[in-house]
Amino acid sequence: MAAEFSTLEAFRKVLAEAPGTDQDAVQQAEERNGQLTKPPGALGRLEDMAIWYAGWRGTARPEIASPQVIVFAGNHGVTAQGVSAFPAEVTEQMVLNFQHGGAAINQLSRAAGATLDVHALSLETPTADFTHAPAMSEKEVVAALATGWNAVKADTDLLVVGEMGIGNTTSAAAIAHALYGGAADDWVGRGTGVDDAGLANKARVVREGVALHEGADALNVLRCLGGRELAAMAGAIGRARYLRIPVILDGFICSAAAATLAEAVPGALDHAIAGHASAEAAHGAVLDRLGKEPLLSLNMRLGEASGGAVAINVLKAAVACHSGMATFAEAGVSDV
Ligand SMILES: Cc1cc2ncn([C@H]3O[C@H](COP(=O)(O)O)[C@@H](O)[C@H]3O)c2cc1C
Ligand SMILES: O=C(O)c1cccnc1
Repeated sequence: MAAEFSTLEAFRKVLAEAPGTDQDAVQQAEERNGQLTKPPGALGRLEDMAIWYAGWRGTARPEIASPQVIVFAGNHGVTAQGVSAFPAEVTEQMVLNFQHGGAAINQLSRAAGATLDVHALSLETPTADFTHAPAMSEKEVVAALATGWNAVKADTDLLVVGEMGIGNTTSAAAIAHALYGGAADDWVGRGTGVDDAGLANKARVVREGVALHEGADALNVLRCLGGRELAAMAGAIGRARYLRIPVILDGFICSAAAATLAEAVPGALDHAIAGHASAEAAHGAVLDRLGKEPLLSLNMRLGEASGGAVAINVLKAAVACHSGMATFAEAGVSDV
């Protein structure tokens, strides 16, 4: 189905009307979990994850056969403010690297048994510098949302989205600051590795951008302070919700993009879990606001969907136990 929205408000409505989890499947999965050959609760969070996954897939005994990783790339006008340790052309160079199989996400997707798709969004036309103007027009942000929406394959049974976009930790920090308040310094981090002066400059840029676009609602925060790859991630996460495909969130940038959905429509991220805690300073605070506890904490700070892709392996392990283990009755093991 091609994207069925041509305005931000129409996108919000589609999101608000998307289906929820299947309560019957949740209940049946809970019953099955209680019968498996292990002491109650002995698989810890793996048990909760498997039940959550079963609910979204609508079956008490699911499997994960077709995970999809999608990386979206975009360029940011705000790089003119010197917010990244790397030059903007690295975005396009890394897209080529993804296409040639040479990036971390190529290896991590393969290791997790996931397909990898890469979508470059108008790299030749960076978004506007958000300290001067909205990063995107409504038409541009809707087009990026639609790219994400249309990138999710209908037969995908687990989605991880990620990004490539030099300057986008500044965008993500600005989004978090606009959504959650506090001070600009609370939300900026070193990204690709800016020094102390660079960090102070990032905070200034975030402060100015957030002040300029004050009063925007959540999806307009995405439009004014985000980037095409952030909007595409949001669109893909929305489509996954629509198709009841569970999502594993990646790091700071992915989580900031996702946060705009949760602020626009409460519960919009119920089909998503946090794959990992990024080393980017403010990621934990965003996850706290989203009410999500990261699965892994590996000191990763790459983006590209990398942390989410590593977490696929954990969710696969959870679902394999849940669906593959014998019950006490089947195995003839004494119950209590
Ligand atoms: C070679 C290279 C590969 C990357 N892969 C992801 N990122 C990550 O770094 C960027 C964000 O950091 P900042 O806001 O400081 O520019 C994004 O592209 C993100 O995906 C990369 C960055 C570089 C340099
Ligand atoms: O957490 C992330 O997604 C991240 C952190 C630093 C740089 N790029 C991405």
